[in-house]
Amino acid sequence: MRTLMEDELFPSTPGKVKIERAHPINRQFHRCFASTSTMFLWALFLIALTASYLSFQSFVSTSSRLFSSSSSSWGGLHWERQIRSSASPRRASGLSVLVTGAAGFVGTHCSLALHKRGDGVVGLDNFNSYYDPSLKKARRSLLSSHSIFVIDADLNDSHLLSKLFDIVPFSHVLHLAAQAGVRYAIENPSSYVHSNIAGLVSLLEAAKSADPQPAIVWASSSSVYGLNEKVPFSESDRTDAPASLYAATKKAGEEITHTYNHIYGLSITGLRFFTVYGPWGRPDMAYFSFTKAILAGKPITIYRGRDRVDLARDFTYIDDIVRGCLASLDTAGKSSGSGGKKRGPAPYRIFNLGNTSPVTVPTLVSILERYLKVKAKKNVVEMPGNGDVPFTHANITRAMTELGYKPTTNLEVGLKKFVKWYLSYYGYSPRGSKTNLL
Ligand SMILES: O=C(O)[C@H]1O[C@H](OP(=O)(O)OP(=O)(O)OC[C@H]2O[C@@H](n3ccc(=O)[nH]c3=O)[C@H](O)[C@@H]2O)[C@H](O)[C@@H](O)[C@@H]1O
Repeated sequence: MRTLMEDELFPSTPGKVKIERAHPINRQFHRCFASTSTMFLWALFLIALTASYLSFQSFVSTSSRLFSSSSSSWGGLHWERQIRSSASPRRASGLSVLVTGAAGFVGTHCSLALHKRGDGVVGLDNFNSYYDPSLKKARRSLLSSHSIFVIDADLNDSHLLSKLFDIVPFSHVLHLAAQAGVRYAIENPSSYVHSNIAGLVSLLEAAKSADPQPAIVWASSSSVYGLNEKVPFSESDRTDAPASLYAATKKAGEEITHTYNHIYGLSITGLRFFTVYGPWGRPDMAYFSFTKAILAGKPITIYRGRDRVDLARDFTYIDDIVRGCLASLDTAGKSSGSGGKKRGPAPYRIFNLGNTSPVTVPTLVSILERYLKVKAKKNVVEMPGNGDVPFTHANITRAMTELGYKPTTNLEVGLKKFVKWYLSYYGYSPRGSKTNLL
């Protein structure tokens, strides 16, 4: 259908227009008018283009502010000096590692362990408010008391990332920054795309262009096994039936890292963590939120599977996970490319890091009750269809063979350490009287 504008510009019947011979001055005027109107149209087009670019920019910066709790500030000579000093190993042939999600649970523990053995560590974290940012800030204080510098910035800040790789020739990246949590994906799906997909690609883009290219070790998840029923879960099992968007983004991460390995020669190690717990843990996880509720005398909700079968997890203690992460960094093998060009094949590895002995959720609760000396008020309900899986159980043969990984802490011992930390961190006196509630 022709528009009104078209009708005005192009008359449908040529004979309808009376063609007048124009006077030369008139002709010049018309030509001039025609070229002025063309210029005017071009100017309009450029203004529209600039306006849409600016609004896109402001959309990008608004959304990255939304996903980050604070606006990041970086740059300057002093800042660069802090980064170089934090990244410098203190032992011969020590690693220089960029740890993303450094103020997170696993990130903090790994950063401390790397620093302790003399490796250089620079942390990156966006301190978002998925859970209490004050816990993340406390973890950062712990890191800075060991002279580990943590940059407050989002993974999607590609300028920052390329600047970082310009300043420091990182040998490794331990990529732990992510939107975690299985059930929260129902509430805020885009946060998973922002961190676990867009953020991952942003990091891989910076790493593939770096010279030297670092080796990447990153956190995948046991949730990629989804509805897999073959137990224990082996790395070669199917992972194409995720039960949550979280799991789907982790699975996508495994495929995305594979393409960067294939095209650019990045050395990739993906670690499938199995429900990691321990001191300085994540308040959104069951063992942590149950502890808080039990101490406050509030009821807890225990999910139960079909046919009244208890849910079970292969709960894995943080110190075992840290050993697995460090062994992965040590055995990673080099990336083969540089400055965005592949020079040969590079390793691509996937490992389960679990405990190999699943424990049911009611058993977890009874261990907590014993250590907290408080009976839980239990509310048992059928597992809602919000992304949970009935059980997880890791086969760790591959990690044992190639990484020397061997978990040594069972849930009883691990929860005892967690409860001890929890009571002291949140200010409960040994006799049980609380001095500082969450
Ligand atoms: O292994 C993993 O890959 C995943 O482990 C955990 O996910 P999840 O195992 O669901 O851990 P929790 O949220 O602590 O739940 C543990 C168990 O407690 C149950 N639960 C949780 C919350 C609740 O209120 N009640 C309850 O019975 C869950 O159904 C689950 O069976 C982490 O939250 C994920 O980030 C991680 O990727």
